[in-house]
Amino acid sequence: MTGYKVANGNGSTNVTNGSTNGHSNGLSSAEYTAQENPTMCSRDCCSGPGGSNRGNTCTDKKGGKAGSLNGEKIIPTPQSLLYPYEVIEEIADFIVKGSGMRPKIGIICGSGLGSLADIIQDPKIFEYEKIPNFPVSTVEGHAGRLVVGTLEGATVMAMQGRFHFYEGYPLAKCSMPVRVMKLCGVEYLFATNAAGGINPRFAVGDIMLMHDHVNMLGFAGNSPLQGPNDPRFGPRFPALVNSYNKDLINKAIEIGKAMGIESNIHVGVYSCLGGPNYETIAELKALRMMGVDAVGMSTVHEVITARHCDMKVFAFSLITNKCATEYSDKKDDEANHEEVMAVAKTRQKACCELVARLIREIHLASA
Ligand SMILES: O=P(O)(O)O[C@H]1O[C@H](CO)[C@@H](O)[C@H]1O
Ligand SMILES: Nc1nc2[nH]cnc2c(=O)[nH]1
Repeated sequence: MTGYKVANGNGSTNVTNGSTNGHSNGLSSAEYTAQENPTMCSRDCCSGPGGSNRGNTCTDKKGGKAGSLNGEKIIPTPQSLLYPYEVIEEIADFIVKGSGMRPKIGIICGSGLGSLADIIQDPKIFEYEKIPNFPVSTVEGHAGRLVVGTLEGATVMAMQGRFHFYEGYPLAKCSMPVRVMKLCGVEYLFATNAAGGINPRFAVGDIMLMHDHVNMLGFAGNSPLQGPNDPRFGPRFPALVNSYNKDLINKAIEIGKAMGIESNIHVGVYSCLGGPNYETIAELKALRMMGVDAVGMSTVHEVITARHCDMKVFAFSLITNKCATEYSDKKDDEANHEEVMAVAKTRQKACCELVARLIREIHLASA
């Protein structure tokens, strides 16, 4: 038995493994190609935010000319095909060669949590725009750089800036860097996020260790794994029970105790909505009824991609705001990104310490 408890509104209960396999792709090839994607090109000129060419014919050398090539008709390509294994491999090679390192642990910094990458020693920094075929960060609090170095003796790579669905990136592109991590040699994914607390027992500044998720975008038929499967990454139908590594959750709880912040640490269920709008009261009530403790706009597709390629996952939410689940006229009830960033700043130190101590344990255990 794992020993940890799950926080819920009615008091703590022992953890059970809920099945949350939201991955589904029952499309015929005709339906599949009808999921029109306007371009053939994975570059930001076409498919990313500010892509000047979105919806038009791409003449980029790499992407080719969408619509026709040497007179042959081309069926629009799903985004997942635009990052085939070989392209991911090229990006990984660029990072491994450029840093002279094969990192073992990958970190994704949540909104306002970029300082998790600032504690990396002997950092080699890669600006996203200088990495071939990499998207760019467009959100405040996401600097847009990859930092490779060592932390507590372990080799790590950290994304100081993640990609969100609401920025205009398809899910496969949002979580593409997780596959880059895998091909760089990463075995453990540490995903962090800022989230709204729905569980009434959560306070602003608390940390919720994720032990499960509800994939709302998956409910709507969207998945980072949609499209043809490349078995070099993982299986067609990955199981997602036990996605969040129990040993790491238990170690993090122990570390929280040692840091004297055990009353600020919870274990719970995260859900990702598409954003960029925050939720309505009715939506928050519905999420609570579904057993969701914290809500955000990220992480789930990264975890799905990481589990697909068999990485061990540790993830936590920093609760940056309390979500109202009752109607009121109070302005305080309205979430805003400035508040999210401000709260994250006040809790950076604790988050950094938690991550550093856990990485130290992983490193010592494998030494
Ligand atoms: O999930 P991260 O990137 O931490 O950011 C969260 O905070 C932003 C909203 O304030 C959204 O991007 C939401 O997903
Ligand atoms: N969706 C969502 N994302 C967040 N990120 C930080 N706070 C929130 C929130 O309340 N809702």
